[in-house]
Amino acid sequence: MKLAVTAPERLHVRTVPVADPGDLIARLPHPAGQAWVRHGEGIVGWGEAARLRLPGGPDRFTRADRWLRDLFASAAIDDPVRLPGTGPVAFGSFGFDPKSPDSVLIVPRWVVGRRDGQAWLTTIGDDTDPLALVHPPTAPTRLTWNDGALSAPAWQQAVAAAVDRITTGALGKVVLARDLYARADEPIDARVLLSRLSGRFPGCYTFAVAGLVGATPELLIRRTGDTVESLVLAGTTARGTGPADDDARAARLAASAKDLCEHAYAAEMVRDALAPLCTELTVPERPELLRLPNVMHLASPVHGRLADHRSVLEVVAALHPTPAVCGTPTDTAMTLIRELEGMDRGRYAGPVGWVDARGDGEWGIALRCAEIDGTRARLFAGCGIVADSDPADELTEAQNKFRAMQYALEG
Ligand SMILES: C=C(O[C@@H]1C=C(C(=O)O)C=C[C@H]1O)C(=O)O
Repeated sequence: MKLAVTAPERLHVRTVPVADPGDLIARLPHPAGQAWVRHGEGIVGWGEAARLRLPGGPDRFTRADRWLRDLFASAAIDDPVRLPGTGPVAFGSFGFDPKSPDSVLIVPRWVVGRRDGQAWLTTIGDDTDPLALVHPPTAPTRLTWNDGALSAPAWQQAVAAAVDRITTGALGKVVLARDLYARADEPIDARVLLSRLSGRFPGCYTFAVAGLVGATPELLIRRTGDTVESLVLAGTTARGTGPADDDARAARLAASAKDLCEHAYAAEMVRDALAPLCTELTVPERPELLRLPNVMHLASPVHGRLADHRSVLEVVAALHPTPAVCGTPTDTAMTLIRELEGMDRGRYAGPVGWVDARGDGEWGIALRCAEIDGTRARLFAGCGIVADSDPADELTEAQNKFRAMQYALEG
């Protein structure tokens, strides 16, 4: 299948240092921007110098990587700042399932970024002052909610069916998700959602790419030169009602055989996928605990050193889909997801992030997110299912995960 491309012959790119731009999300002049922000640092972009829409396929990451390399190799780049994220960057978001046709890369015309206190502005092909706010955001009002593909009881039945399948020995773990729809009376402005998410979940990666908006805690891969990092998450419980309850829950999660098993599938796969690419690799023996406002997770921070020059997208290609969002074995889990979820996940649970002309970049797994389309938002949440999963508990966990985007929409 053909790639759908919008790009000029040659990009003229200029990065300049700028005074501190303040809140990056507040720099977006209109709702159709791209963003990747954590703890106030990151990049936001708007306008489109180039766009690539990929038809799907298992090679979608390497095709995107090749297209981008050619585009950036032919660009005239003036970048005295030379940090990860300076010069031309592409924001991207890939379909979870290779059969899904939704993958997209966007090279914005304007990018404002901040890293370690240094701020910059990148402009492609135009010098008009982009830093004036032209269209102030308004919050969504009068939201109405509807089930997506499966009602809560139907989704619990799907979880029970997955447990049965696991018990027969067909697979060890599968991640099942469901979707929910919200409708507002006016078009939803992603900037409001981004501000709320980055305010409430500062340690998560707050993102917007071509209408997919969320705040994910899960770092699939960050590549900075020859260094790679990942944060594997799997195994979840709700936050407690007070400090004592919270600590008791944390202790139960850290000791839960079911959650440790769910986690081990994901951490081991990431280790196995990165090991052949790295000269050094550290994966902790036991996961840590990551506390977010709505849930806590078992978390394994992974560090490695790449053996050869590989762009971050090539490393993404080696990792996706991890058992944190698919299952083990991968193919059996993917087939079961298609059979039981009754929906196309689109870009939910796919890689989302950015890459620059050096091949540096950060890619998260698109979780705690919604696809925004005019007045409609389609929210997603999923849970890892293993042999001793309980459908009612998994439904509660999915509802806790939905809360991030419900808060983003409702305030
Ligand atoms: C699938 C989601 O989250 C994933 C599943 C987790 C789990 O099952 O414990 C934890 C973190 C994520 O890797 C989601 O948020 O939709």
